[in-house]
Amino acid sequence: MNILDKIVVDKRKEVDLRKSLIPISQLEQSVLFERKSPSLAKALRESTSGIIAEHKRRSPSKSVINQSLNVQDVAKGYEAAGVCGMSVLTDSKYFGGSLDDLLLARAVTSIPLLRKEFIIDEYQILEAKAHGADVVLLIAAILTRDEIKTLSETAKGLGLDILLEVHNEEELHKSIMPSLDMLGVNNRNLKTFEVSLETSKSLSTQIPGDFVKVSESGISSVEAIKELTLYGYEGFLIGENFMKTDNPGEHATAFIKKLES
Ligand SMILES: O=C(O)c1ccccc1NCC(=O)[C@H](O)[C@H](O)COP(=O)(O)O
Repeated sequence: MNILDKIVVDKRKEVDLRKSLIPISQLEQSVLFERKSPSLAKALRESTSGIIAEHKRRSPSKSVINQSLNVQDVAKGYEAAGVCGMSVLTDSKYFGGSLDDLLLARAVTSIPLLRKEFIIDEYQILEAKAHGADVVLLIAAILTRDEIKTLSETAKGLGLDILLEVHNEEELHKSIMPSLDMLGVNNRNLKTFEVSLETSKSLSTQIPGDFVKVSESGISSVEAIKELTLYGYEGFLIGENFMKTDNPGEHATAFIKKLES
């Protein structure tokens, strides 16, 4: 069993429990349910940097990254840096995150927020909306084409953007459909945890031009972004490189300044 399989086994149990504790009718009563979500895809298309900065305390590949920061300080720092959006990991067991992190970030920022989660059930999309997300991640490796269609149409119906993540050609070809906004290529091999930007480069020509292309994981330099831009990427998801520092917002500011200079 690879790490993604393990996460999904745990996630099914977690979602069943959450559903039994909080009914959908309660999620729909959240004031955030009525909020109009800004589009991350649009922000990326209009941006000169394309940075999506992540809040990530720990991960299966790196163990602890940073447990001492306040999510609201991180969110304010990222917004001040001029990022296009913020990714908030909400998985608790493997990443140390929570839906409260999303809610807290929402309370202090107006930039698009991505719920970074292992979504396998429509219920998690309703949770995302109720906690202030503007974008949801769907991971092709853990979903069938029919599931991607149903989940993305549910998200669209709630006014959310969809970032569909792939790791290889097979996942990409099975997933392409009009209800997606952004196609993300994850540079991390989830079997070996090895990171290679070659994954983004090699898949780039196969992503149809109407989707915003996002490169995810293992990005730590401005030079890498400049190179990925030549392959048509408009979005760059960065977690560890910012989160391993004492002040992720300050580092994002310096990074974006260098990128735009
Ligand atoms: O980061 C991991 O170890 C990981 C393991 C298993 C599933 C997902 C994982 N990461 C989620 C992500 O997609 C990254 O947090 C995101 O792309 C940022 O990556 P990085 O800049 O390398 O922190």
